Amino acid sequence: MPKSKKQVSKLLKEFHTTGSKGLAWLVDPDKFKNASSFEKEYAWVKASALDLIFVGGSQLSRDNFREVVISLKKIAGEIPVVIFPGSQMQLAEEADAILFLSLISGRNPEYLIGQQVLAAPLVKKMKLEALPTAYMLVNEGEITSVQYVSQTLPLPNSKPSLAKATALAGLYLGMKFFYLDAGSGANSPVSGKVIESVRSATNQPIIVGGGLDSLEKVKTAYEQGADLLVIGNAIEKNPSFLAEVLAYKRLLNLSLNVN
Ligand SMILES: CC(C)=CCC/C(C)=C/CC/C(C)=C/CC/C(C)=C/COP(=O)(O)OP(=O)(O)O
Ligand SMILES: O=P(O)(O)OC[C@@H](O)CO
Ligand SMILES: [Mg+2]
Repeated sequence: MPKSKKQVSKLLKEFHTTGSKGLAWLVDPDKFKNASSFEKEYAWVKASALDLIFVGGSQLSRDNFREVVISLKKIAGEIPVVIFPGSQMQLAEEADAILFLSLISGRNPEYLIGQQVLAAPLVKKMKLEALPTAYMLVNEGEITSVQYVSQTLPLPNSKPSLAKATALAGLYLGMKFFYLDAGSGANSPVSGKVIESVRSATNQPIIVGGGLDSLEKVKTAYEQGADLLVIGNAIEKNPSFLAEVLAYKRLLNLSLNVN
């Protein structure tokens, strides 16, 4: 299956430099039911304004990762399919790119460098575009899957200076993309102050996800400086939310005069 024509790194940098807003739909392989019904239900996606499809999970209990990626490539058309890996097991050569994450909000060596060393030779062999990504969990209170699985403490929303210092360290280590994640299904998304401070400190593409379950939260995250938003759970609960956010994003980009 062909890799996408446009490099994903280029696309993310364009969002940042032009001010155009992007959307990624996160598909959880554990919740994937049947390939043919999925491909029928989402046949409209390739002609939509969706920018990226992410695939992955904190801890997968099924052995269907590659099958899901192949189905996603079928519905994606020119939209790149990007692996958002919870571990080095989540790889498939049919994907276009991988968020090569290091969980820099935590202090667990396994998620800072361990999983990456195991994955790197396979990423090269599969010719996946590797996106050097500083992955930062930002949440207080609830324990999300990523937090539990990685056994790390998230950054607090109330301390943007800590998020800024962490992001700067990532920048000086050479990371090119910054993913601020409140965690899947989070009650409160990443705060505007944290998004703003990471954006101004790094001047690099900012990806934001976790708990974006209403147009209001989507609007706020875009306004506060996210270049790309990631939505998973809210679409699982209500598949029409994907089309709603896409329509909103289209209008927003028109009003920003960037499309
Ligand atoms: C192979 C490479 C480069 C890295 C993998 C290892 C690292 C650093 C992972 C980061 C920590 C982690 C466990 C991330 C998982 C992110 C993810 C895909 C979350 C999706 O949502 P879930 O947390 O599974 O949500 P649900 O509980 O709602 O299913
Ligand atoms: O499932 P949701 O809450 O949309 O979160 C998406 C993603 O950022 C989680 O890692
Ligand atoms: Mg999951």
